[in-house]
Amino acid sequence: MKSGPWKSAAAFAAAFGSYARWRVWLAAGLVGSGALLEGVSVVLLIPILSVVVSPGSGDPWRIWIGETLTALGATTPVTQLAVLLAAFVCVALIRAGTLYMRDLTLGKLQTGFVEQQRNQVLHTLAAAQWSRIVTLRHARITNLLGTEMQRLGSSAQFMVQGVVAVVLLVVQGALAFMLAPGFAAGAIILLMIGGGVILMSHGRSRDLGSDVVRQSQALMGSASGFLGGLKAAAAQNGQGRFVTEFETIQTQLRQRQLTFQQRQARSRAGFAIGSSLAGAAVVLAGVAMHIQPAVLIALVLIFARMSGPAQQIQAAAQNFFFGLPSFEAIRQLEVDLGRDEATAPPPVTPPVGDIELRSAAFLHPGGGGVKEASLTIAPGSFIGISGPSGAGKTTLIDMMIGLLVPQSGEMLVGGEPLDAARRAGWRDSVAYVPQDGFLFHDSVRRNLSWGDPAISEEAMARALDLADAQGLVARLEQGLDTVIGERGTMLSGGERQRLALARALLRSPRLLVLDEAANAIDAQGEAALLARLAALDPRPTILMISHRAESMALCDRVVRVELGQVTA
Ligand SMILES: Nc1ncnc2c1ncn2[C@@H]1O[C@H](COP(=O)(O)OP(=O)(O)OP(=O)(O)O)[C@@H](O)[C@H]1O
Repeated sequence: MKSGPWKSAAAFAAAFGSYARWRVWLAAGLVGSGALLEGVSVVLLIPILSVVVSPGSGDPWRIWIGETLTALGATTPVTQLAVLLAAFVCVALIRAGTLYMRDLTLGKLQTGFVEQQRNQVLHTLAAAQWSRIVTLRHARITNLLGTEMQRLGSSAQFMVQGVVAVVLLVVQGALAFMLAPGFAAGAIILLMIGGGVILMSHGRSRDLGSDVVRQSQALMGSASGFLGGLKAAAAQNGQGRFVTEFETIQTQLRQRQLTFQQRQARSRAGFAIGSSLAGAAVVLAGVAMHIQPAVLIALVLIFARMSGPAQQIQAAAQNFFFGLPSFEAIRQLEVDLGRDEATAPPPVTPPVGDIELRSAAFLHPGGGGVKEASLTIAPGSFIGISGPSGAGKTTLIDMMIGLLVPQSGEMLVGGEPLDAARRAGWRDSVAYVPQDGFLFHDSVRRNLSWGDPAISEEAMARALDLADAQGLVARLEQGLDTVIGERGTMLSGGERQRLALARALLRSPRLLVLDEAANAIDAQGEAALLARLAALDPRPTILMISHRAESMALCDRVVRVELGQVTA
């Protein structure tokens, strides 16, 4: 259920605060000092203007300033003005340094916050249960990690800008109050009216922001659907459908963004009219009430300076609420991924021994899956898994590699039940080769080592030999350093499968799973490959899903899966 905008804004501020911790106080100190120094430099204008405009005035405070400056050795109006201007420049220098530090600190906080949130989502994703991940749309995740994270960064910036502007406004309001309480009270009333208008409009900004999140996700979904089915679409001239869908979503997205920009422009125009009316009223009232010219000029300056932060607060609030749905969407993804369960314990490697399923079952939401499986597989066995499409073979394998947790019954390795820690440790001992090979747009070397710098070139050569892929790599223009395209599109299906198998062997797994992993290789080549795997010494436990009877003939034992029932 969608929570209220203020609750959501508070959660955002809390998330930002828990990231920034003590740095919030550093930033607050710098923001406060900057505002104070700005106020001091405006107030310094009063004695400067009074020396310039009315040097012979008999006001008590003018006499006090004159006496103070004379005591400091500045006796003539020119030397007094020089001392005051020197003080003004000093304050301006300190202020410039403080603002520099302030902006740097706030910038670091903002970018660091986005980095932390992105990492948090990725860690949650990496630790989430497979049964949760599998139900999520990829476009939702990529959109959140890219576009919405950027909008989150903007929201953090607008929140910080809003707070800075509030501090500036309070300090300047206090100064105005000291100089002329009546005026300040008037200005505060005007500001409160403006604040009320902002509060009334935040719900609509947030609704528009929610629409933008939805449309961005749909846009990403459409683009990734197009890229995923690029070949089929190109072959059948089906690109037009994708293009039309993409354009329609984009138009809707643009309309929402335009509506928001219209609202912003309306607010800005309203603000400009309101502030010029307020400024005119200040001058008129000041003259009518015979306020000292120097004080009146300082007041006008203060009110003119207040209008900047006031407009900033209004714009920052509007933008903040417009961007807030990105934060909500990121939080929702973490909830859907099971953030609380995702704090996985450190992995524990289960002891060497049999892999055992005892009356284990896992049924997917639609009712398909494995209804009952009782199996014992000795280390080093070569097991074939057969059965018709949709029978539950992949579900069975997913339980055995620890991706799916049995909903009833249990799984043991080496006589010990797989709890969360042992399941994580068990996956360290597994190599899984899917049908599509799963290769990245990178070199053969990096595809094989999967980022592990400890894997030597000799080990790669041995694994490539076993997968009968040495010749294929030798034929590539840059050998191991050849980039093989998105998902390995520059290779044939069988070549991709051979590389994927070589990568799996480099892990020296205790359990090697081949999920129709050689079905793109010709029957003779597959038989030779499986014979080499069967001859490995020591041999990992091998589980192989295949629809080829010739391949099954090479296994020690075949497990049959039918309508979710597993028979050994
Ligand atoms: N994530 C899921 N959500 C809902 N149903 C699912 C999910 N994954 C699989 N199923 C269903 O569970 C049943 C078993 O699927 P599974 O992938 O285990 O079959 P399989 O024997 O490996 O099939 P194939 O040989 O076609 O790959 C199927 O009916 C499938 O539609």
